[in-house]
Amino acid sequence: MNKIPSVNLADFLSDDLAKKQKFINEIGHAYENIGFVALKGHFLDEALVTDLYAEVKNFFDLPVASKERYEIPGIGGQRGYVSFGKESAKGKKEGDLKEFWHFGQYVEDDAERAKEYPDNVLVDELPKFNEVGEKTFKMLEKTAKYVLRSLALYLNLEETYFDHYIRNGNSILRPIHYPPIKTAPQGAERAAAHGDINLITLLMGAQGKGLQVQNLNGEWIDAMAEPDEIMINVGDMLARHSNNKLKSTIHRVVNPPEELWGTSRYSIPFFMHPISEMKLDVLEDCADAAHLKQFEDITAGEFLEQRLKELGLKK
Ligand SMILES: O=C(O)CCC(=O)C(=O)O
Ligand SMILES: [Fe+2]
Repeated sequence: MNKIPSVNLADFLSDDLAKKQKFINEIGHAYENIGFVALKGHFLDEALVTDLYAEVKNFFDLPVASKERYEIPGIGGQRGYVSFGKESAKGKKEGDLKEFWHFGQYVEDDAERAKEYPDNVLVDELPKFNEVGEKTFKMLEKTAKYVLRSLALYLNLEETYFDHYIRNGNSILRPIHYPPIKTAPQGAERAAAHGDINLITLLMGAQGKGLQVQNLNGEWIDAMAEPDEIMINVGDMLARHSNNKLKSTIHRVVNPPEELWGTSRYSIPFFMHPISEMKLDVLEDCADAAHLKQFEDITAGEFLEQRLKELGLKK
C-alpha cells in the first residue's frame, strides 16, 4: 500500500447497516496494512479548529521565559509545556526539533481517578487557551470513541468493549510547534521515526508536507490529509492487544528542504490512552497456532511508565 486510505465516520454512524459494515471493513483493512487512515466526518467544526490554531500560535509566540514557567518538573511532561529538544524518539540520542504542550483528561464523576492524574496547567497570558483546548479534547475523544467501536467490531468484540477503558482515560492532547530551522541540524529531525505509545492517535495538521509513514515494504510514503480530514493511526497499545493484527506503523516528520527552513509547522495529535489498569494482554481471538502470541502481558499504566523513560521524559 502506498497511499493512506480515506474513510468517512458518517458511514459508521449511519442507520444503514451496510454502510456501517463498509466503514468497519475499510478501517480494519487499512489498519492491517498501513496502520493509518485519513478520516472525514469527525466532530471538530471549522470555527473550533481556527480558534485552536490561533491560541496555539499565540502560546508558542510567548517569550521562552514565559513558556518555561509552565514546564512542571517531576511529571514526565504529562501536563503543560515541554521545551524545545527535550523529547527524543526511543533509541535516539538527539532531541526532536520541537516544543509542545499537553492538555490532559477532564475527569468526570470519579474523585479517585482525578487524584491519579496531574492537574491541567492554566496559561495566565491567554484567557481562551484552556477553554479551546478542553473543547477540542472532548470532540477528539468523542471521535476516537466511535473509531474504537468500529475496531471492536472488526476484532469480534462487543461494540462498546473499549468504552469503559477510555472513559476518564489517560488521554492527552498535544499541540506541537516545530520552529523555523536556523542552522543545518546535526542528526536531529523534526520528529524522528517512532511508533505511538497509546491505543489510537488522532492527528490534526497533517495537511502540509512533512509527515511520512513506513509501509509494509519499508518504504517511506507521504501522509497528507485533505482540509476536512484528520489522520488516525494505531499505537503500540492496540498493536499489542490485537497481537499485531492492527499495525502500529513507524512514522516521522522530516525536516523541510532548506528553502523552507524559515517556516514553522504546527500539528496537534490527540493520544487516546485507556485507564492505567487496562490489561493489554493479547486478545484470545487474535492468537492461534498460525498467530503465536507475540507480546508479554502488561497493563497500560506499566507500559506507559516504561516508554516515558525511553523517551527521556521520565527518570
Ligand atoms: O507532527 C506530526 O505531524 C506528527 C507528530 C507525531 O507523530 C507525534 O507527535 O507522535
Ligand atoms: Fe507519532
